[in-house]
Amino acid sequence: MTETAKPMIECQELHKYYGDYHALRGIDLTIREGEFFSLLGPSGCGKTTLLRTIAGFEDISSGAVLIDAKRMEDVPANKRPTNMVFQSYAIFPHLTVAENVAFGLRRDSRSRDEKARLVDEALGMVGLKGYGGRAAHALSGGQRQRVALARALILKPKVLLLDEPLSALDRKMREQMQVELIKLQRQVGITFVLVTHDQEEALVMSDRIAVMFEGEIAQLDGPEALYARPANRRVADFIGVMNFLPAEVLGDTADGGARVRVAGLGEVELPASQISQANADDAGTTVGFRPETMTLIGAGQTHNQVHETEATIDEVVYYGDMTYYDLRLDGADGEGKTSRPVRISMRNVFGRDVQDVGSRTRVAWSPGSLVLFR
Ligand SMILES: Nc1ncnc2c1ncn2[C@@H]1O[C@H](COP(=O)(O)OP(=O)(O)OP(=O)(O)O)[C@@H](O)[C@H]1O
Repeated sequence: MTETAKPMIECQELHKYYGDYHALRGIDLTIREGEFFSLLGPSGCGKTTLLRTIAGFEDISSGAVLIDAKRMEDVPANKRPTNMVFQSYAIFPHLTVAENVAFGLRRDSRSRDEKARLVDEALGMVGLKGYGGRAAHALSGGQRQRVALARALILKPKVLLLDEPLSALDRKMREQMQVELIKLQRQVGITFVLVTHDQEEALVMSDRIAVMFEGEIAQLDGPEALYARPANRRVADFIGVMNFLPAEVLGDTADGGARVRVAGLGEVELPASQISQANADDAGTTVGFRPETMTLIGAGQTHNQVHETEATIDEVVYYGDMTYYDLRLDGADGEGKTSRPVRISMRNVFGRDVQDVGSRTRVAWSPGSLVLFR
């Protein structure tokens, strides 16, 4: 997938009402050919509705959906170059694996031999070569989902729409299927559009992600940009963990940045690239940072970050490979306000002691990890 790939799906000023309820509020979106694209957001934000309007299962109230440069309003779902995979795989338990996959060819006029060849090819794509004769009811959850994928891919649609396809699987199987889906998508080169409420899943799998709240796209970006430079506090809170400290803007700098006083950290200069383009929200001006961008410094240890501040450890949560520390930064409280503790994560590399609740510690940090929400 390249930046210059042609548009595969275009949504233009798309609105959808269910009665009085405004479920999609002016969606403008271009998904490129060969892209692994995710629609991410909390329950009820409209991501499934958007997927279903692309599939043609749902009429739109106004605006347009184009697929491969053709307007879709008069094209019914079964004539669109799309196919859908659902959370409930809709596998027929009394049929064999091959019969289930061949269901994807039911309206096709190819010969029996040709159909059998396509079924074999599709099973090979999803790693189920040789499983064709098995009874579908005897498959594991992950295998059933592969059968559903093979069935959806057998006629090589231009777009595969996936509605929470992995949410019924246990954690291990889900992680394994995530990797397999990425590989499969690269191999077939088809545009994938995934609906998920799981931010980790979206970050792992996608070329780009649209984060949705209440029928609108709050941010559309690649995983790294979304994580490092969330457009507003709500996106920052939804994607991973972001700490927030109250801040005050002291002035602007010549290059479009800002001089800021941050509770617990003191005065810093932040370049324009670290200032969120956020709309104002109720929380006032804050500075955010991710837990892994600051470092706890033990007695006698040195570090190569720019600044150091002192803190008290409020809580320690041990995860084996990682430890999370909830800290109160010295000077973060003021004017009768007690700030929330900040969370810092540390890899438990060999030789590093886990520090105790209630102990004092030094925290090293660099301005490069701070994002200003003004
Ligand atoms: N057929 C319908 N009739 C009326 N309201 C609907 C209908 N389908 C969805 N809605 C409403 O539209 C909003 C968006 O629903 P949608 O299913 O798109 O959300 P979602 O982001 O996919 O959430 P979830 O992850 O829970 O499925 C919700 O408030 C939902 O209640």
